Amino acid sequence: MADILLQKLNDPSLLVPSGLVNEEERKDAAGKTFPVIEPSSGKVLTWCADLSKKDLIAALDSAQAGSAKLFESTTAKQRGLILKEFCRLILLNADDWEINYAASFVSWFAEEAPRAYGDVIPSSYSNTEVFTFKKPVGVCGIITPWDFPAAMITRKIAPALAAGCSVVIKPPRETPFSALASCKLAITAGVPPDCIHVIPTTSHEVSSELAINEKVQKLSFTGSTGVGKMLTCLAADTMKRVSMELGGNAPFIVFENADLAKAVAGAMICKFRSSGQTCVCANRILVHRNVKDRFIESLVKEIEALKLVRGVDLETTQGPLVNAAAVKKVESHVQDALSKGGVLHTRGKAPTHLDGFFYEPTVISEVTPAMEVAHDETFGPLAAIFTFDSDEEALQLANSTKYGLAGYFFSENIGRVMSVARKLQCGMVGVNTGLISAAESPFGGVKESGLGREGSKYGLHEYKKHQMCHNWEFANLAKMSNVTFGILEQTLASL
Ligand SMILES: NC(=O)c1ccc[n+]([C@@H]2O[C@H](COP(=O)([O-])OP(=O)(O)OC[C@H]3O[C@@H](n4cnc5c(N)ncnc54)[C@H](O)[C@@H]3O)[C@@H](O)[C@H]2O)c1
Ligand SMILES: O=CCCC(=O)O
Repeated sequence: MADILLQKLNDPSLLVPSGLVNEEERKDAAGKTFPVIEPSSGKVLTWCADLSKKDLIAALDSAQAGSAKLFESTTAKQRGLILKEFCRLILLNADDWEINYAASFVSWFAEEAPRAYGDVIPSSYSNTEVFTFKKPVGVCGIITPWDFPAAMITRKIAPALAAGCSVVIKPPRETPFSALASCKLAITAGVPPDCIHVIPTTSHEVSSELAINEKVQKLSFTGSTGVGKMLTCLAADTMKRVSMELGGNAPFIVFENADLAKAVAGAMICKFRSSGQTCVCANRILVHRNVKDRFIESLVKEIEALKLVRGVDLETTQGPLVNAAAVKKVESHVQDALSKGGVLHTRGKAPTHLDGFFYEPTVISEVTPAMEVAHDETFGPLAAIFTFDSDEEALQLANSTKYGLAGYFFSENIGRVMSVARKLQCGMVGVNTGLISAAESPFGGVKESGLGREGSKYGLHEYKKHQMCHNWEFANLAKMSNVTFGILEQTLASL
């Protein structure tokens, strides 16, 4: 544990280099491990146990027993109180972790837990009422990406536990430790150990088992569209419920009458948050021809002030990318755009003075639909600027993608605000803002960006199933049949 980052931890017991199954730190039987790389140095941070299918099955067996007990033995209010304590513990350890955003989901679903209302529906049969109850779906398989190592997990496990489900988490190999620390804190807060498990693994076969195994009732996946589609097909075989939070290709439109200072500030947060590595990052910036030059000039000024170094340095305003492949992808989008007529305004290369996986924040204009960046999310710090002349052209460009996660636009015209917001084919729209993520807002996509919503009141429903109940208050079976036949006869007679 030579890395300075690990030596600085306030609570080193939260760094768990193994799996967690039923509270036990679990190693691979053959001692298999994988390295976790620190992106700003490119060196090994530390090693983590690489678990097998056998370990996953043990977790699923335990989770099945846990899920059967949890809903029966706790009230929604009690589960909410456990989540409140979980949130308190997360925030107590915030210095050791990527955190406030992650904690906000736990806090939100602690409050939502008791609000899983059913319905009472007037019946068309006499002496009868129809109820619906909300029950937990059962064991949930959770597969997450590396870009928000804690928040992508809490956004799923908080509603799952609030609903009364158990979870088996397969974290990404790049960032397994946030999942493991979360799981430890959840158990300390009172989540029963058989209701939360973490299986770090480099094996896609083990990961895919969460989509295949019949003990899993719901698969909640966040990651790329290709992997999401493949897992959805696997999950269909056992008719699992699925939530799919997938890739995006967000348009960011600056109309002619936009407040340009607001639009530049919005583009900075939207494009360069997390060094361009979020699914809701602007991928295509569309700017009206009449304001393009002024917009680019201000954007370049802001970008050139960014300080590119290791994330833990307090002065850092732009960190590294996750790995060498991510740098290569940005490089390829930049080179492709430049080779097809794109104009470079600033930077445009990987820095040579830094170790690790950095790429300089870059601006290219004169981008066209013929370029790779038009169709593929860069997931890195490239601001790719298209030019348009009319609202129709802007909308046509914005919607010409198979993705539909986030979209943004800047305009001071209220009429245009309503009409463009409706016409953008996205699950989420930011109007005059580049930051739309929050625990209370329903997060999710349309088209090939996925299925389902996370966060908000809708996030809880993803982990609940309706059970409908017809309640014959007074009737015995014979009377019921008469009533039913009576209604049928009347109906037939009236035809
Ligand atoms: N919509 C959202 O909320 C959201 C949020 C964050 C990231 N994302 C998307 O995630 C992607 C970046 O994350 P990533 O590179 O980790 O995505 P990824 O799809 O490569 O991996 C996501 C998870 O799936 C696992 N996985 C990968 N290949 C697999 C396979 N063949 N079988 C089983 N499991 C497999 C990974 O180990 C990881 O845990 C981007 O496309 C981004 O847009 C979407
Ligand atoms: O990367 C995707 C998630 C981003 C967010 O929640 O803001």
